[in-house]
Amino acid sequence: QFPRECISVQGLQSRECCPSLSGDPGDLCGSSAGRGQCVQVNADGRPHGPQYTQDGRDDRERWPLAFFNRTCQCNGNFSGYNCGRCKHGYGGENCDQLLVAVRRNVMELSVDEKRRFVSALDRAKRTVQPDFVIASRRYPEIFGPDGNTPQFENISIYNFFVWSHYYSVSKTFLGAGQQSFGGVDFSHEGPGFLTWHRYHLLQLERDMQDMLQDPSFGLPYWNFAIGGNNCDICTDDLLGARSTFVANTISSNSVFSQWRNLCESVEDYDTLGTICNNTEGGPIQRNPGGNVARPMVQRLPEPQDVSASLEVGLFDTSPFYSTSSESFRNTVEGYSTPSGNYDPLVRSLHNLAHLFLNGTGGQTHVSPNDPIFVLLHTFTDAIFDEWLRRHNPDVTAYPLENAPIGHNRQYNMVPFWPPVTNVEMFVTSDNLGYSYEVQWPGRPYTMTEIITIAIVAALILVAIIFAATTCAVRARSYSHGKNEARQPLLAEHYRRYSEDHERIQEKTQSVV
Ligand SMILES: O=C1C=c2cc(C(=O)O)[nH]c2=CC1=O
Repeated sequence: QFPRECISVQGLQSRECCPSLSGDPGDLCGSSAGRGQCVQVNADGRPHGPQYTQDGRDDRERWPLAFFNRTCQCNGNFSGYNCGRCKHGYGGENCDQLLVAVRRNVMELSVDEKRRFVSALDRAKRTVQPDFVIASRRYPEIFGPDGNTPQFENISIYNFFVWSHYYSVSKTFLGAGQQSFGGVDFSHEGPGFLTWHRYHLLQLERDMQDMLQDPSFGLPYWNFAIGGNNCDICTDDLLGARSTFVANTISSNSVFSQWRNLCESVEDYDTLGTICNNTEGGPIQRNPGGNVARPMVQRLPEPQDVSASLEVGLFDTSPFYSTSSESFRNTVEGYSTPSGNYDPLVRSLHNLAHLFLNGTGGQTHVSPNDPIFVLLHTFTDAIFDEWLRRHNPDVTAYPLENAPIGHNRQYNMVPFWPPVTNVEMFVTSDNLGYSYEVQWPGRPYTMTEIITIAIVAALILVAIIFAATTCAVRARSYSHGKNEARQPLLAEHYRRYSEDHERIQEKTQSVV
């Protein structure tokens, strides 16, 4: 969440996080090369929705002001915490080369591509995130027990991805002995759901590109809208088959059986006011389609659910929450029917895919520990991208105020650094340096359309039969009347011609 360079006692006290790019203390944000400058953080103060009632008690409000109020602002295509890198979609020394990472269906990767993807994920689980560290205490305790030991930890690239999600969904601690406040979620149940997860994936993809030294590396997706109760990617060449020995775990033939979860001690965090740190716990739990207590989540979404969701015309609707109706965001998030009707009993699309996993991947505070999370969210993001392309919305489609805390258009997304707003992710993927290779299912016909098509087809058939009958009748009457009805006409014609001819002959003779 914060650059390693910024979390010294002095750095924290200064509230400025503008590292030098060259090492020269005066070269903040690569200013000597014209890459950027150190500026005041902009944290939008427009009102949030009524769900959050604890203003002033959470480090994540008006992110990142509880920690820092100055940051690098980069020029042109430069980007990063010290303006040392390029914006998503650009590369090269001067960040002037266009780059596109293609995200493909994981089931369509070759054997070798699948092996390389699994190995890259496993490497990310074991490789220390080179630039960022995580806070292991809330701000009031950030200087440590002696006031001189900042409470930050190193973390691996993949665990950084897990921790960021946990931090965005955790409850607000209100004090020892008091129940933590749960009416808060900086990344779900609001318009920011799609923009937040988009940036979350971009950050992982970028970290993995750097780790692999392959700027073209693209995260694949899982088309979870296949119906039925079979997890097609739960095989040992991909995300791991079921263990035949230990219930609800992953086969030992898969490297993911070795992975250990982060952020499991949620009761501790909520009662003691601690924060998830870099300590890992138990293995990934997964039992796809096996939730006997909730038959509704034993099946995956259907292909037509995706098509139906893409028809919902409004990005989000008041109250911009998990109760919104006719909202594309709430539909793809999965709190509405696929055609957009809010129903508290329904779980569809993204939510249904999570709950189908029935284990680690189905519990919000730990779900990214199961690497299926990555592929589930790239597909959700692909649906978002297709919706943006089809509906081409103006930024005003995204609410400016009164969305749940963290979700307003101009709010910085928690806990990303450097600060990035929701609206920056409200653009099609080509603006962010990636694209999807997806074949979208056709839209199913509505009953009205089926009836209209049937009526039109019937009318065409009647017209054809009528035309054919008329032709047949005419043809018959023509051949029947050939020797009778038409005879006098011909005879008459012949007679007139003969009379004319005789008259001409008489005239000719008299002239002679
Ligand atoms: O990790 C998640 C787990 C979820 C469970 C639901 C639900 O609808 O009950 N939603 C979820 C979102 C997640 O991100």
